[in-house]
Amino acid sequence: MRKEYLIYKLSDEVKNSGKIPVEAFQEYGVKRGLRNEDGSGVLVGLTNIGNVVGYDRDADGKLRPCPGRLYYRGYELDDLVTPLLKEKRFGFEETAFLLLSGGLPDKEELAAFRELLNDNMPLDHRTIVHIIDLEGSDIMNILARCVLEMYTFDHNPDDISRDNLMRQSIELIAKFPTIIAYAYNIYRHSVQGRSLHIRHPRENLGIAENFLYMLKREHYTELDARTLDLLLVTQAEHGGGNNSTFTVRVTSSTRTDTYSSIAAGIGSLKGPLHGGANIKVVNMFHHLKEQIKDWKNTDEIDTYLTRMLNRKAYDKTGLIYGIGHAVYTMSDPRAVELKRLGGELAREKKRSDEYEFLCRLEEESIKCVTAFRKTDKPICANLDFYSGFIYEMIGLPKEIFTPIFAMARIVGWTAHRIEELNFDGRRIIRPAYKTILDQKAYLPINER
Ligand SMILES: CC(=O)SCCNC(=O)CCNC(=O)[C@H](O)C(C)(C)COP(=O)(O)OP(=O)(O)OC[C@H]1O[C@@H](n2cnc3c(N)ncnc32)[C@H](O)[C@@H]1OP(=O)(O)O
Ligand SMILES: O=C([O-])CC(=O)C(=O)O
Repeated sequence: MRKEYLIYKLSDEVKNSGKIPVEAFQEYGVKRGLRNEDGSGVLVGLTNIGNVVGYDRDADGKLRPCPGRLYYRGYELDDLVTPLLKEKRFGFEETAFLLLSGGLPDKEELAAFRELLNDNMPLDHRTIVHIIDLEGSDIMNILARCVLEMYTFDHNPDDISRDNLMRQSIELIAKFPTIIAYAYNIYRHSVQGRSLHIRHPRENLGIAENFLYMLKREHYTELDARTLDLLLVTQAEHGGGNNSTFTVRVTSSTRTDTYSSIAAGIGSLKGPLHGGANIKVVNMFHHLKEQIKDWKNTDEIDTYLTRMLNRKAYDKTGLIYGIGHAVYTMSDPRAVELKRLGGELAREKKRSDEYEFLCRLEEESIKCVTAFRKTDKPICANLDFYSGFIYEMIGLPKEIFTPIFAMARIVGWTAHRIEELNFDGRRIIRPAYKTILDQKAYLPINER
């Protein structure tokens, strides 16, 4: 039997063996996608780290949509971001301190923490050599491979004591930007044939600015650096239930090592329904800029978006990327923040026409998806709707959009891993699957 045919045959058989009727979920009371009937998530854990609020409940327990709110360690995101904007201060390091420890740092602690992160930004010489050797054009994949390799260079990789987890967390937070910048510079050289620059992190720069420096030398403005810093702050944490953090918590509950668990989280975040949506949105935006002749004509926009929902246009998945969220209903507070930041940056970069088109697409997409789904449940833009456009304005290439998300979310992942391994009554996460197949009698090979 030819190998290609065998693969086809095995795959074809899955058409039957893999069938699970959607009605069976209701029949057996199974929460599809770990969701309740009303779309809310099944409660599977407790946390002191992040809180994502997209709805409340009325006296009868019925889900009531509300404007989205996000809390880091009890502080509302907006309360953390507003002072950073007012005081023109970088905030990612402070956010990492807060998420890891549970409290805001004082000046002295913050200065020491910044220094600690900066000390940890350079990569081990062997890691640099290995990144140069790693082939491939997907930076998320390269990031995951580098993280797995950090296991080999760690003198104490499997120790899950709290002190060791904290040390590993700080090293990961500090090294992610360096790995991503090096990996992109090497990709640019080997895949795009451009000259190779390896710029090591500088001692006097924070994470956002150092990242821009490693990628672009001095070719960035102060507003670029502060905007990137705010993007990192906004994407650092999103509760225990988002797919990548849950993946980290699930794997951590087996007491596996930090690097295995974080590599799994990277794999999850890469998916186009999760962090990978930021690239999808930008590709979709470029496509719509070309396909829609009059960017102000809402009829033309709606016609095209409806064709996309009917799987007749763009990538034919029926999705409008950057729209919808598992928790948020009326708004995603991060998208609100990024929309405002995007507007300011678009004015500086003279891209207000495109920005206004993107805002119009947000409005029309919400209208079209709502009409298409025939439901009155509100739907909103998520943070990925605006993040890619902002990265583009900063002059960052799309290959690193999702890696930048990982560069921020490593903070939430490590905080959740420490929590998962340190609460009283921790237990391996192990839900159940019901088999809906009848038992079969075994057939000897010559009777089949
Ligand atoms: C950082 C992040 O991870 S944010 C999310 C990034 N992902 C995206 O932007 C991808 C586009 N969005 C989506 O695919 C979804 O909205 C998700 C994955 C984010 C959330 O999914 P769910 O929680 O299942 O959405 P929800 O319950 O509100 O919607 C259910 C229905 O609306 C549809 N729907 C939701 N969002 C969209 C969308 N953007 N375009 C088209 N249809 C949509 C779903 O396909 C589903 O239809 P079905 O019942 O016929 O299968
Ligand atoms: O919460 C989710 O499901 C996805 C999300 O927005 C995030 O992880 O930032």
